[in-house]
Amino acid sequence: MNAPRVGVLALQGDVREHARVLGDLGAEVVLVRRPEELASVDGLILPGGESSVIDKLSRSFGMQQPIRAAISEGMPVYGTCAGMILLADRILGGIDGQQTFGGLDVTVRRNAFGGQTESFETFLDVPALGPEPVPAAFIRAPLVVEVGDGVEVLARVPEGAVAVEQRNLLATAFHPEVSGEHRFHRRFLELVRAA
Ligand SMILES: NC(=O)CC[C@H](N)C(=O)O
Repeated sequence: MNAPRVGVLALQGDVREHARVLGDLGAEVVLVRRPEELASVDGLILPGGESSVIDKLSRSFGMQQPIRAAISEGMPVYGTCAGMILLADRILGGIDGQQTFGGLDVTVRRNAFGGQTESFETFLDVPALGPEPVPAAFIRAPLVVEVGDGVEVLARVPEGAVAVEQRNLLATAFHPEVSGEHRFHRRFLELVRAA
């Protein structure tokens, strides 16, 4: 089968880290900044970074509506950290009238673990990915505080959920792309191949 063609939204954030993991897994990577580029891919990654900035830039680049449309048409999308916030239907602690693309029936609290100094790395059990624990870097990370009926929780910490999936959407509060952890990206590529 041909390599899946996967976009990384490249307006701000840890775009290169995602591109590297996707390349390692044999995907063809497209850096997406414009609607034409989005139209050429089979799946999209929303990177970590600053969700309020990615939100503003996506609106000024005319990308908000095309991404919303792609999500509702079933394009597989994987969001890490800021990307998880951008996929959430509801956010707590957004700034400046912050908007999201939405699609994922969850409520997410921004910066739920405190500031930059409270970033940490841990290991998580993610049964859906197998028995090996997953290294997880939390960097000013969000937390899923409420999930709708159709949402599957893949990993949790005592405070709430940190990895979730709903149909074509996958989201993690942490950054597998900075930990050398490829299993979430592999799972995402399976969604892309199945779509
Ligand atoms: N590492 C990250 O992506 C941090 C997310 C950031 N705190 C935000 O609200 O967008």
